[in-house]
Amino acid sequence: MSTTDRTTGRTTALREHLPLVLVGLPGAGKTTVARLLARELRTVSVDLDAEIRRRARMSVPAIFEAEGEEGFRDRETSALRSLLTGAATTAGVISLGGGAVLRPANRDMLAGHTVVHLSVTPATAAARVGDGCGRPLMAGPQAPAPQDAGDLAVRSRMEQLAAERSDLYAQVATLTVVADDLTPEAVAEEVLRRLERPAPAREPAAPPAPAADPDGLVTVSVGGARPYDVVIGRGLESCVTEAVAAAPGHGAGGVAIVHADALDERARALEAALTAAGARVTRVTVPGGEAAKCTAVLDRVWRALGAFRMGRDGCVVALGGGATTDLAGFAAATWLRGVSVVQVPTTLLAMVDAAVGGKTGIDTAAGKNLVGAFHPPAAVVCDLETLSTLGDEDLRAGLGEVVKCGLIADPAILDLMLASPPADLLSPHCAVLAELVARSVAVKADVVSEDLTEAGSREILNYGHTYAHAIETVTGYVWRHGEAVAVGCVFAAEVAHRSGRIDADLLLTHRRALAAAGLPVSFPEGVGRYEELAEVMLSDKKVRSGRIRMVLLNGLAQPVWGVEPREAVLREAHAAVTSDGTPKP
Ligand SMILES: NC(=O)c1ccc[n+]([C@@H]2O[C@H](COP(=O)([O-])OP(=O)(O)OC[C@H]3O[C@@H](n4cnc5c(N)ncnc54)[C@H](O)[C@@H]3O)[C@@H](O)[C@H]2O)c1
Ligand SMILES: O=C(O)C(=O)C[C@@H](O)[C@H](O)[C@H](O)COP(=O)(O)O
Repeated sequence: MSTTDRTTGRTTALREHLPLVLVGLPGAGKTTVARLLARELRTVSVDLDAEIRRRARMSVPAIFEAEGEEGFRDRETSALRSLLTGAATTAGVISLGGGAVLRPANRDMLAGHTVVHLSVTPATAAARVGDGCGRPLMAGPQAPAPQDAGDLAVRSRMEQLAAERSDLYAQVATLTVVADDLTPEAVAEEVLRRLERPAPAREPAAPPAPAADPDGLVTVSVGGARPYDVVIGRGLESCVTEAVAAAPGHGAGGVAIVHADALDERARALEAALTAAGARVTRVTVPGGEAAKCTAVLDRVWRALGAFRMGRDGCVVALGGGATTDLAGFAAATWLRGVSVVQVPTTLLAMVDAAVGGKTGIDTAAGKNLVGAFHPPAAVVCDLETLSTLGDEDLRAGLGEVVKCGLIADPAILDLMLASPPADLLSPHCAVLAELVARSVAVKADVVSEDLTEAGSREILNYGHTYAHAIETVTGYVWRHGEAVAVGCVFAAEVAHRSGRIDADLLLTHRRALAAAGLPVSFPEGVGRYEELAEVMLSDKKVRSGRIRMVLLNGLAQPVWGVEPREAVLREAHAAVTSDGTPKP
């Protein structure tokens, strides 16, 4: 971690979070990260176990032997109290022992402090603590002799600790950092970076809507290693031609318009415009909807690109809904190991989500979106005019991802939705829809600019998707993606509410905002049993070490990721979203 590029101002601002408390499983890296953070924040680091040892003048195993776990916990509570509230109060970085969150009194003491949960899977934690030597609670009833048996015992003990404590860590944490694949330096950097963001308030101020230029065109820039613009407006045919000309390769190796069959007329017009601009152009027609996202259709696209002899300096133009942009984007990512793609989304959902951010892919027998690549587009052109031919059901489904953006990052979206007459939300010519598109794109751009490959914070865009993808799979893709996301968001809210993270008001806000858009908030009972959905959720890409991990909210626009809810909570949440029997419209 570089300290030289940190300004004094940054450090001063971050020191407002002191005392800063780190929690997590044994082996999560709390002590090391606390030292790194303390150095950066020009303060001291205190290891609570070391503090207990110092006061008792005994080792932790010796305290356990002499006083039992209860005796150790009493000492822990008293040491924590004096560090946080007593005479020994320190404005340092305090790393807690893995079990310090077990006592309600300790959890109460943490309320109001900045508490960072360093989240690791039991497998990571077990690998890091080795044989657990010096950690009394890691010892099993008998020490098994062979090394493999010892490893297994530590792993299973760690799984038990995680099952007992994950919800408690989540309850006290104001920030969660997934630390499995990161060095301690990278974890510390991530903590500082996230603390630097404005402190999450109960009702965060809404970010301003991206502004339109005099022609009514809104441009949202996406950062990262391969930056690009998303333009939003009306009558943007010429923007597509310009985007192809500006893309890497400039379309010199040929331009292939991959389009959904419903968009034949538009594709032909685009073909004419690109040809008039001097490009060599072909069109590849694919089925509309999820049916396009399969190996057979992908193979057909590859064959067409081969017959067309598209070179590395070629460009794919994806024209259609999210299914088309996912498929065509993946064809572009894989053809000659990667050619440019210009995304031209024609559904609301594809404009606000699928076409932005570079996630491309197809479905396979193994599950939805399990094969794909991160392949950022050269540009995204959202022509709101194209929405005029889209059916109400598809428009409404797109609002599912819009509400998601409101819940995770921009509450002004929810205000707009709740204040607008339902007809306006489905009217492509209404200003409110244009603002919703611009705001949602801005949310997505913000997230993917920081984390293209979903190494961490990008997971928040998957809010509601753990359950949504399961619904889509068990119903054979009869549900539209956005409809499934709507129910998935309510499911996530039920989980968060039952884990003590969000209050009943925010749970209700989920249902109200989705219902305002006419979206389903429940899943018909009997269509998917919990066991069936859980089986699919275990194939979700966020799963680590075989455990379901979810994105949850700690409050409005306060998403946390990498949370492993208890199975009982998942079951209860499933029951809650199937109980009112409201069928899919
Ligand atoms: N890559 C990502 O980040 C991402 C994000 C969200 C969703 N997705 C994916 O997007 C897909 C859903 O996308 P969708 O909701 O856009 O549905 P879709 O692509 O299935 O399109 C819905 C239907 O509308 C038709 N259509 C498209 N544009 C039209 C228009 N202007 N007029 C008339 N008909 C039109 C399509 O041909 C299709 O029949 C899912 O596969 C989902 O997994 C991907
Ligand atoms: O862009 C992302 O990242 C998302 O998770 C956006 C989701 O809304 C979208 O449905 C995406 O396709 C889901 O991706 P997956 O990785 O869960 O397949």
